[in-house]
Amino acid sequence: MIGIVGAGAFGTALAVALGREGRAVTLWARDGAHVAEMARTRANAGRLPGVAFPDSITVTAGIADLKQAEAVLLSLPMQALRGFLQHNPGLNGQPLVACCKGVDLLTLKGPTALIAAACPNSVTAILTGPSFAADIARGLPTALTLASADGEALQHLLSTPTLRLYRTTDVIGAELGGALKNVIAIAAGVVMGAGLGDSARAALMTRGYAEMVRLAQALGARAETLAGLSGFGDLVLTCTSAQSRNFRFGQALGAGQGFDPTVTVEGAATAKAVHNMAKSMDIDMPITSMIAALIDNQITLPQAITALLTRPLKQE
Ligand SMILES: NC(=O)C1=CN([C@@H]2O[C@H](COP(=O)(O)OP(=O)(O)OC[C@H]3O[C@@H](n4cnc5c(N)ncnc54)[C@H](OP(=O)(O)O)[C@@H]3O)[C@@H](O)[C@H]2O)C=CC1
Ligand SMILES: O=C(CO)COP(=O)(O)O
Repeated sequence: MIGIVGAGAFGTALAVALGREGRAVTLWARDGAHVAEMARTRANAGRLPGVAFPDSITVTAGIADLKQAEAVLLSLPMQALRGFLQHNPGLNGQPLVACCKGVDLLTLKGPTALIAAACPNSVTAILTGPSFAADIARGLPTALTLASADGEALQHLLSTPTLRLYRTTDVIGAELGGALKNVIAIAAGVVMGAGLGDSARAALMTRGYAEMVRLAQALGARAETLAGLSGFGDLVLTCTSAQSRNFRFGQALGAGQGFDPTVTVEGAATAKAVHNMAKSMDIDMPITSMIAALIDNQITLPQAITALLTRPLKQE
């Protein structure tokens, strides 16, 4: 059985994709009423509308029901992961796969480092890469990265004919690609929301990618990982699709409009975390720092645009 923690859009989509292949899946959510509704309707109308659960999915609000899982996928928003792990020490020892993208604001750790600190006896991995939950749930073709020191068994356990997992041992690179691209996706949304045009977005994505690689390499990642699915692949998807919540949040910011605060926008907290991290390491990340300042209302949109356009001319 495969355990999934978090019946949000991504956790539910993974449950459906694996369940459709006949694999037994136990999907955990914190809210008993939500679990009862999913059990009754065999769907998750709030997070993944229009998708029926295959018979092999069981839903539960009891975390102990995941005890026998071959692996537990942690599909929670990044800023909720540390607290969840602290409150659920019983997961220690089980293979744990992070399915979230970001950097923890308090500790500046990525998901697998948080898991390793809380569950030192667990094998850890991260599943990341370009994939919208709705696409996965509809059975559309997707390719993701499974990063772990030794992820071959997990790769086979979690792949399906349409959900193809590529394996790497570069956990830092895979994690940072997924975390940093969300910040650049917000910036791309700002560019489009402010009406600056497609050419400006392409420039922003390219310079954003340069700063992703700069930080990731300084932290020990391999450049080719950033060029793969978890970095470049997810950057392209998220910066160019209105399905992306990070992109839509940026669009609203750029257009001076409000945005529903209950929607998960991982890049917002991660921008602040990465700005702090880069500052302490003396690494230049102008786009990330600008987004962090913009979200915190430390600068206005015209100031942010002027600051980026008036940086000293230099070699590419
Ligand atoms: N959606 C997508 O297309 C993709 C998302 N991801 C990543 O997956 C992660 C989760 O995102 P997604 O599923 O979309 O988010 P959603 O906003 O759809 O769902 C978040 C889920 O986490 C639960 N949750 C929030 N806080 C806690 C907590 N403290 N303890 C327990 N459960 C909690 C929520 O429960 P409740 O309903 O009770 O609030 C909800 O079920 C993110 O890091 C995202 O980047 C990755 C690839 C694709
Ligand atoms: O990570 C994602 C696609 O790979 C989902 O993006 P959003 O969180 O911006 O919706």
